[in-house]
Amino acid sequence: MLNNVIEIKNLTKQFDDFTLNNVSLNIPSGTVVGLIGENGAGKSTLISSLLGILKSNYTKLTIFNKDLKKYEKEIKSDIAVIFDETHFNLEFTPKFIGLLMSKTYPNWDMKLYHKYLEQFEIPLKKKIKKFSRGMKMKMEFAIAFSHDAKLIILDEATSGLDPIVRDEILNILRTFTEEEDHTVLMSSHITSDLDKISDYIAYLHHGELLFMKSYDELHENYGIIHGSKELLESLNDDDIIGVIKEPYHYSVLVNNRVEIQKTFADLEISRPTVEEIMLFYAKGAKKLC
Ligand SMILES: Nc1ncnc2c1ncn2[C@@H]1O[C@H](COP(=O)(O)OP(=O)(O)OP(=O)(O)O)[C@@H](O)[C@H]1O
Repeated sequence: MLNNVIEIKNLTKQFDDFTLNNVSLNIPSGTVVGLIGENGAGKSTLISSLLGILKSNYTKLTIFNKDLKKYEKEIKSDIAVIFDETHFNLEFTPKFIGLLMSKTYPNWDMKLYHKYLEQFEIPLKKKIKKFSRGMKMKMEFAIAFSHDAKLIILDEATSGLDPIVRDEILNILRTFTEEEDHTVLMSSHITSDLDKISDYIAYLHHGELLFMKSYDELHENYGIIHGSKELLESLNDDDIIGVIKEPYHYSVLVNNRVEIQKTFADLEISRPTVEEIMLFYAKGAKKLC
């Protein structure tokens, strides 16, 4: 049995025109959890709420099995968080930031930090105001990987990075979670990255948690069928997640791929990507029309 690193029960955060509504979510230790959802779905609100940056209401919020309010300092020294931009003073250099971090984190590893800066081709002594967006984010990753964090939380952190650096970072994250007590929670609109590394997908839609499922379960059970109206009408309504009308046919996302394949042996049913699952949930009608 996996332990949960984060446990959230009935978390609600209300803004004037948006509510993150009653979210309950467990993040299992040793896994990568991809948090998906359209713009404004509430991903950043959830991440900031679970970190206590935003005040929210809940019946339970623990990280490392400890109450966040009581043990905030202790908990946070074991977490690395990267948002979609750097929060460091732009006059600072990576070298100076390394010194600051060595005073902040008891487990700071300066050698490792320098190794990552070198790997990501980040100059030590240049002010970060002269960095490109990607360089600033790479420096954030070098920091996150250098203080022996147990939990890495990324909020759209890879969005400014080129595919090669993203690939390097995904590999580092994958290696990181090979240790059973290392966990990653990452929100990203680059769903192909999530296809590569996620063990679980949590899907927020209009402030509600639509589901959290293992990637294998999604891959195994969900399927996309392209076909005529007649073919698709023969499917059981309960198996249909969403239907999209294409110019010359219908596409349907189903949640019962294996059983349907048994009934229609010749039918081609493809396995969906995270992006396709999002599209069908968000845009697909529930019925054929
Ligand atoms: N400080 C705030 N005050 C008022 N409303 C806010 C605040 N922060 C976020 N919101 C609202 O909460 C909703 C969810 O925003 P949030 O940033 O959590 O979404 P998201 O899923 O992270 O979106 P994106 O993918 O665009 O980053 C939006 O309608 C936003 O306007």
